[in-house]
Amino acid sequence: MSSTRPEINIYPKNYSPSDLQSRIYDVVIIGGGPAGETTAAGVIRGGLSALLIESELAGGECPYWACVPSKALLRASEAISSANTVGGARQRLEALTAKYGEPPKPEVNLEGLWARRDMFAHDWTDDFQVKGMQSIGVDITHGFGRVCGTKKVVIRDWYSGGEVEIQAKYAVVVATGSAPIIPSIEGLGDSMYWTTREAVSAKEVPDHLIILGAGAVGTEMATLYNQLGSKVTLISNSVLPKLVPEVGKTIGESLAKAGVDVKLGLNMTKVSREGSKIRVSLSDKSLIEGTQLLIATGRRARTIGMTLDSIHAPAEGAWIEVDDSMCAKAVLDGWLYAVGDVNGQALMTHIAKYQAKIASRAIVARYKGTYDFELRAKEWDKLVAKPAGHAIAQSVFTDPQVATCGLTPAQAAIRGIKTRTISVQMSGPGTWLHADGYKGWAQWVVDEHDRLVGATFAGRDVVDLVHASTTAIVGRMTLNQMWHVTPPFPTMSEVYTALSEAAETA
Ligand SMILES: Cc1cc2nc3c(=O)[nH]c(=O)nc-3n(C[C@H](O)[C@H](O)[C@H](O)COP(=O)(O)OP(=O)(O)OC[C@H]3O[C@@H](n4cnc5c(N)ncnc54)[C@H](O)[C@@H]3O)c2cc1C
Ligand SMILES: NC(=O)c1ccc[n+]([C@@H]2O[C@H](COP(=O)([O-])OP(=O)(O)OC[C@H]3O[C@@H](n4cnc5c(N)ncnc54)[C@H](O)[C@@H]3O)[C@@H](O)[C@H]2O)c1
Repeated sequence: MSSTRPEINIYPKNYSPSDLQSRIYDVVIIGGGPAGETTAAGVIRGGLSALLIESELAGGECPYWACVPSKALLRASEAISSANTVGGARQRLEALTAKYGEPPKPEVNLEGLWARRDMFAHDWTDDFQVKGMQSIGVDITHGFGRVCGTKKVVIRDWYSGGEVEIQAKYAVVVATGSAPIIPSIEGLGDSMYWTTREAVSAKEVPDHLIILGAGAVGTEMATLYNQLGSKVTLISNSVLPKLVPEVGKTIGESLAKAGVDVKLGLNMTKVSREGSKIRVSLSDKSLIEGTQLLIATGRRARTIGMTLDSIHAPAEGAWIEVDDSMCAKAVLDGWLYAVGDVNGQALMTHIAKYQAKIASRAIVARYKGTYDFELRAKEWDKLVAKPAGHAIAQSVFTDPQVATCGLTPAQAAIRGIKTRTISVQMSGPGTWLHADGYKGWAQWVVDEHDRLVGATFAGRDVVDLVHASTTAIVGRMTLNQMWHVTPPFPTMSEVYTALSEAAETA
């Protein structure tokens, strides 16, 4: 894979399937990312044995190729930008500029930045993850897992090609995550384009990075590489289309203001590479020449080659539909579960882990014969995904940051929920003390019973603000109840008071 880091080996040779001491486990989990590891830990805690099969690096996408390296990279520029917004700190930076001249571009030190990121990515080795799993009693093996019949899994060793068949007594859990969707564009396949993996593991800053897709990946990577000094062209149908439209507009405008060339409503029709140059043709007949192209157009289920058709599960690459205990709907007798990205509900690490905790408890309860779904669903039980679909939080690390939870008005309308919105500009001592000239925006979505169903915050350092709204949405709190929730002074959380007061007149 990585064209930028050939030294990274994503297929560790140790813990081969043929070394496994047993061929029968209570639960077999395919995929050792956040979802798989958390499921394994959960079933072990419930007294069952577990085998975790990982085809690449144990830990999954998050620690090596996604959340962790991307946020490690974004943080340094953010820290410098924060210092520039605080009187006292800013003058110190200005004094350094007066003494030494203009800071170099980019302002961050690249060697220091790469080193910090590499440290967080554990230099793309997975010993600590493997040892962590083994220390709690999970058996773990490196190899490609596929389902070959009811409660049966085959593991292929990447190196020897040998296969080992494993029998699960109670459940098989598919936790294989997602992979990038690569659109069908003439010439793309021969262009040595980047996916997110190359973008977050790079040790080079392209002169001109062209990005296709402005979802969470495209906007975060445009923010990062713009800050690192690349010329960035961002091409997309829309900006952050899954969030409220105000956010897409804000982030599109702020990226453009920061110097990103944002081109919306266009298709890419052709790509060609010549040496270090990459040329893309757009649907308006324009031609852009850059030095690297990042494809960030969404993801699909990572199930190719897993022979799920043998058990009548969805086609390869399609999301595996699950019930509220994460059990695959299409498979009879409730032995196949799908947790994390692979079920397509919400592609985020915290949701993958939440679903895994539910799945593992449900597996253990079904084994013990104590699972009564109807009864459980009525209670605040840890075996049913209560907030699935309606209280999912996400933080996007653009500049400004975005934090959201729950439903947008459009998503609520699809569910037949009538809503109104309450919006405020973020201001007041908490924000002004945080950053000079602070600008931020917040919105609540409430239903016709005045219950909070959605929330969005956009501004510097808002990513942690959303959690109080998530709590309120899960707890089905009303505006009257929220009015009594008093944030401490002087903090950014005072935006909650502003929203409560605005709700009285909205
Ligand atoms: C650039 C980027 C940034 C992101 N940033 C964030 C963020 O800030 N916050 C956030 O919450 N989410 C973020 N995400 C999403 C997050 O990475 C995923 O939601 C999360 O990793 C999903 O966990 P998972 O366990 O379901 O899948 P994965 O992490 O993808 O793990 C699945 C594992 O299964 C293995 N596997 C696949 N097929 C097989 C097989 N047949 N046999 C054996 N093993 C197999 C894979 O090698 C992988 O290790 C980001 C994603 C990207 C791409
Ligand atoms: N901070 C975070 O939580 C974070 C960060 C990065 C990624 N993620 C997760 O990773 C997942 C994948 O992110 P993503 O940004 O790749 O996908 P996405 O589905 O969120 O966004 C894809 C973008 O590409 C555009 N697009 C799709 N096909 C196109 C085409 N042919 N031409 C032009 N534009 C096109 C869409 O309009 C959209 O803007 C997300 O669901 C997200 O949950 C989360």
